[in-house]
Formats: sequence, structure tokens, C-alpha cells
Amino acid sequence: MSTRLFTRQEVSTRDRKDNAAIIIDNVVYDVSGFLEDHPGGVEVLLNNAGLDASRCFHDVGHSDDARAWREQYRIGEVVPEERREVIASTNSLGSELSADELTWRGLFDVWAPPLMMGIAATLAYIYLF
Ligand code: HEM
Repeated sequence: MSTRLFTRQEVSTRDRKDNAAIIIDNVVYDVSGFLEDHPGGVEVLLNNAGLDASRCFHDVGHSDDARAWREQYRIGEVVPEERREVIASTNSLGSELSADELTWRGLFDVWAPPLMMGIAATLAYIYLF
């Protein structure tokens, strides 16, 4: 079965309770039948109906269950020329962070305390002597 493609303009018209579509990571979901069942409430979904809710979805740090759950509402994808970069979650225990980001974070975590102590010691030395 081929994937149905939507322009963002097409999705934007589906912003009503009985016809609500949202875009998450360039995938289009019809959430009309899911509104009342959403553990996060009807309002957040309805407020984002017709829109790209990728940031909201990731900011909440939805569980793996939620990610699996959304698949049953998938109705298609955004046309290739209107796709956006997929944003990684920042609060799902780092599971979506790229290896690069993790390396930099790791380095920072290791070097930050001694660096701060070094700066504090230098300042103390300047003031005291
Ligand atoms: C088809 C798409 C979606 C599915 C299947 C889904 C599913 C879920 C599930 C299962 C939860 C319970 C917590 C968890 O397991 O992570 C949840 C919570 C929540 N969701 Fe969604 N969600 C969807 C889209 C969205 C979007 C687009 C937003 C924001 C605009 C949103 C906002 C929230 C909020 C605010 C909570 C409550 C978090 C809390 O109480 O800590 N959800 N959602």
C-alpha cells in the first residue's frame, strides 16, 4: 500500500473535533477518534489540530507506549518538499540524543567541576594575595 502524502495546507483544514489531524515528525495522524482517550487531555490535541505538534509531543517526553500507540492513527506523511527536521526529545532520559550530543555532554559533565574549582581558586588567589 502506498503512503498517502499531505501538504501542510491540507492538514491545516483538519482542525475540528470530528476531523482532527496533527503532524508529528513529518507523519500525519488522524486523532479524531483518540481525542477523548488521550491521557494528556482533549484540549492539547485539539489546540494542535491542523498543526505540526512535533515539539509539543517531544517536550512532553511521551513514553515508548505512546509512540507505539500513535501508529494506529497514522494516515500518511507530509510531502517531501515540506518536511522539517525531526527534533529530538530533551527530557526522555537522553534516549533520543545523538551520539555526538552525548559525547559533548559527557565531556562537559566531567570537566565542568574541576574547571569551576580552578576558576574559583584563581579568583581567591588574586583577591587574597
Ligand atoms: C497520536 C499522538 C499522541 C499519542 C498516541 C499520545 C499519547 C499519550 C499517552 C499514552 C500519554 C500518557 C503518558 C505517556 O505514556 O507518555 C500522554 C500524555 C500527554 N500527552 Fe500525549 N499523545 C499524543 C499526542 C500529543 C500531543 C501532540 C501533545 C501536545 C500537543 C500531547 C500532550 C500530552 C500531555 C501534556 C500529556 C500529559 C503528560 C503528563 O501528565 O505528564 N500529546 N499522551
